[in-house]
Amino acid sequence: MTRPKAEPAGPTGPAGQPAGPPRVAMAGIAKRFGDVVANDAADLELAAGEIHALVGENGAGKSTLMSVLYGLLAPDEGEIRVDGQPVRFRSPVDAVEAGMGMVHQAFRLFPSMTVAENVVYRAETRGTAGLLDRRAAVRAVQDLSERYGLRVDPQARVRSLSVGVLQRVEILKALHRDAQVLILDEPTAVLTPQETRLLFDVLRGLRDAGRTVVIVTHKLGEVLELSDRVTVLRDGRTVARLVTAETTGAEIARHMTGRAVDLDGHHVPGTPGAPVLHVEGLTVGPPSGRPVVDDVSLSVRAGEIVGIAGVAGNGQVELLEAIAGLRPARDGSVRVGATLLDGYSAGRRREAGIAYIPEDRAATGSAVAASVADNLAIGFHRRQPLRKGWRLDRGAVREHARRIIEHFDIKVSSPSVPAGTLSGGNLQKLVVGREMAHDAPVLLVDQPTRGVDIGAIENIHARLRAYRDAGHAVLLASAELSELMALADRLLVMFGGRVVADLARADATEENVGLAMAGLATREVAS
Ligand SMILES: Nc1ncnc2c1ncn2[C@@H]1O[C@H](COP(=O)(O)OP(=O)(O)OP(=O)(O)O)[C@@H](O)[C@H]1O
Repeated sequence: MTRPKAEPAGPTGPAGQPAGPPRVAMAGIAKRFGDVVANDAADLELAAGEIHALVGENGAGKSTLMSVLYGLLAPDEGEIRVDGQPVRFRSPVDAVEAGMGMVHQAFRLFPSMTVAENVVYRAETRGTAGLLDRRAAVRAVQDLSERYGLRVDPQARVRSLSVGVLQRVEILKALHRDAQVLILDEPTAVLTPQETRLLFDVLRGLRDAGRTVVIVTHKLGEVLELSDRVTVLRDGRTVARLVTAETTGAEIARHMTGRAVDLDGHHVPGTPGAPVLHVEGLTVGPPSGRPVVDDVSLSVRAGEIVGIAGVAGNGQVELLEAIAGLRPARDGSVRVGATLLDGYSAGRRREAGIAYIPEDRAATGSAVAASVADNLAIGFHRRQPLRKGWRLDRGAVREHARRIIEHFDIKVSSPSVPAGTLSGGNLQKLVVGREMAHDAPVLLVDQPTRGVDIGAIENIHARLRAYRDAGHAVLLASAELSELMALADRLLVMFGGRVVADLARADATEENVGLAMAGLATREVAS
């Protein structure tokens, strides 16, 4: 298939309606999985030279629509046109040929190969004897990375690279195949603030060079900052097409949810009681060498949420895992009330009163091949009322699942479907709902709202507050500073494995927390 090369945006500009046919026009797309309607009359128009945000609640059908556009799924109904011409993609090979490129959330790269080898893989220049022309590959990567400011070393092995750089390699891969439309699924979910800034500069550069960028995201701040136009999906349908400069976060949220949403999430203080969780001198890491958690002491009171702020990779995950018993500690101790938990397995710690919502909902948090009902029974399966004698009571398991599904508004056709078919945000709600149902005195929470939509964020935040107000102790790690500001009664900042700031909520500002996150604070102690 032939197609025109990228041209800068036409005279009307990307924010207005383009003069010629849109680069991509999807009309009346329908896609069903059994009884589940993932897309139903979904429309999407993408212009050359624009950044287009695709938004909607969890399960609204965004990933499905993008999978259709990238040839991963065949639609049941509807039409796709590229530059005015009708197309039918039988596989991603057809979509790539038509100028589509996709950067998935889970990167699809070969760790043992170099950046250049990955970028040109299956689209490589071969020299005589059919061997890969490595010099040509390195040159191709250098050219592209210079043109679009995608800083990478073409000769580096992929296994040694950080998440932000891996994402750049994926973008380079798509550009090497001359993608005119670049689709990014929640591209900032795993990036540091600095990497996010770099990515945005690259995406703006691509837009200015006439390419089309589609970002699928839940972060309305990013939509407003980066995009030119917005398409909103609800229940599989397109419910709004907006020009970003002419709309507001509140309006987008209203289209997404069909109701007014409180986007600010003001902090409502709790009334803390006696300390419940005590951590003393906890140190985690190899027997010799630098610890990843370095001599951390903290306590959390009943009726209190203590937040942990920090740039990803500063020991937050390891700290929570060590408290939950999923990672051995080199030194230090953990107590719940009067019970010393040292030497206890994760299972015994759970019995002693610790519930844990992990960061990685798919790998640690759930068994994706098992049913939703069985996933919701994890941790309850040894006790009443789910266990009757030697056996699980299937009726009780279903009833238990039904209650959590309703309470957390988990979108699922039936509790018997595999958890892996849930959309990312709904899987997150499943793990949060199950762990809160334990009613444990101590709840450890890591990134509770990553990938969930604004309505669900409001719901999860309200439930975390209610959990605290019922007299439980909550230790919450989050990469979203706004989330910590809305929930935490006290804020710790981790840097290099240590707690470098301990602030009462009233003393925490985005500025002093941000400085501490960058390692620029001396320890302050909350009164
Ligand atoms: N392979 C599949 N089998 C069964 N149901 C599926 C499958 N893929 C998606 N679905 C369902 O289709 C609906 C739309 O899912 P989709 O992943 O497109 O939503 P989304 O808007 O991308 O959500 P999120 O923001 O949570 O990622 C959901 O109800 C989901 O459970």
